[in-house]
Amino acid sequence: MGLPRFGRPKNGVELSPNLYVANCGPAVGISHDDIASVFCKFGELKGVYAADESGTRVIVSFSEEGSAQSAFKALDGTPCPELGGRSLHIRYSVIQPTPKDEVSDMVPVSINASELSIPGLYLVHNFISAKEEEELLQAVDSRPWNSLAKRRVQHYGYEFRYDIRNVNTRHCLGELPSFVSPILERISSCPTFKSAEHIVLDQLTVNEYPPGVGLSPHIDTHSAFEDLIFSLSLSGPCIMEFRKYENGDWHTKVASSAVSEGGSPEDDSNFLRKAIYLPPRSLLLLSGEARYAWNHYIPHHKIDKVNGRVIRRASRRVSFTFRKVRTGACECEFPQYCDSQR
Ligand SMILES: O=C(O)CCC(=O)C(=O)O
Ligand SMILES: [Fe+2]
Repeated sequence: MGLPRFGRPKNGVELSPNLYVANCGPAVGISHDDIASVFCKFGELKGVYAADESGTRVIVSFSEEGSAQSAFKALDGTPCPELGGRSLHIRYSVIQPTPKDEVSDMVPVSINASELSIPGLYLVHNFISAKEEEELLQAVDSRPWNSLAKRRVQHYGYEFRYDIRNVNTRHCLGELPSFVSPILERISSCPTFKSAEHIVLDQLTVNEYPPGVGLSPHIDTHSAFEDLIFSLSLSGPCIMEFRKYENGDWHTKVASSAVSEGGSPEDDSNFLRKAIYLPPRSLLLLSGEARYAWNHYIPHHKIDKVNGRVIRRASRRVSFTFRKVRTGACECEFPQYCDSQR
């Protein structure tokens, strides 16, 4: 079960045992325990929860309305010495029913790909050095970025068209730039990626994500790219979630979840969810089942929770996604997810 959702009280009813408290939280170095120790002076607490993904707004839930009222009167708008002198902005809050499509944040996040047991998923930590990371960032920052609605991209080899989720194979932009040659050589000689020994990766998409921006759930179009998809993370961390819809009709579900960022295993017993932490300088490989049958998704969060630790997204995450453009139809073993075989 995910956390309860809170909202403003309706019909002008102001009182509630729950307070929405802004200007404190893990993103500004104040833990939920710190906040609880301040509010518990006013009565029995049921808990302190993140109000949203900002890391700076919480819900303080009391057992009794009167306790919330006392805390509200004492703390609203005044600097709080126990919380770094911050002024808290407080209002009443009520629990709302959980919508069907709400994302639950309870999916555990693994550090290693082997813990996920998704066939074909690999993650190599520290695939490049900090110096190489810096050089790659400088190289892309000296080239023009294309601005999408929420993030910036660069395409090399072939342009990826987001409107048709495919590439125009007749329009080659040229070879991949020389600044990625050492990475490509290391990929083909890396023992973890045995299947990549002879592959010639010819398409590169560079994505730059500001904090709080992610990527909707998707499977890279089968007919656009061959089996192996590599993603190198630079500059900042994120988590990547994987979703597998067991029975057919994947397209409808992907489309609806892309809009709502929703769906949860509680709502759909055939919907599996797993997540992995992608630190900077790590290289992810999606191949086989991981590439063809699982949606990958970067939640639109400013902070991620990894094994109980709160990890803040950096000022940006830049990823280099290397793929090989497919020229014929896809003949994978996952026809229910395959645009070539539907
Ligand atoms: O940013 C990433 O690591 C993944 C990018 C991705 O999935 C894509 O461009 O299709
Ligand atoms: Fe992708």
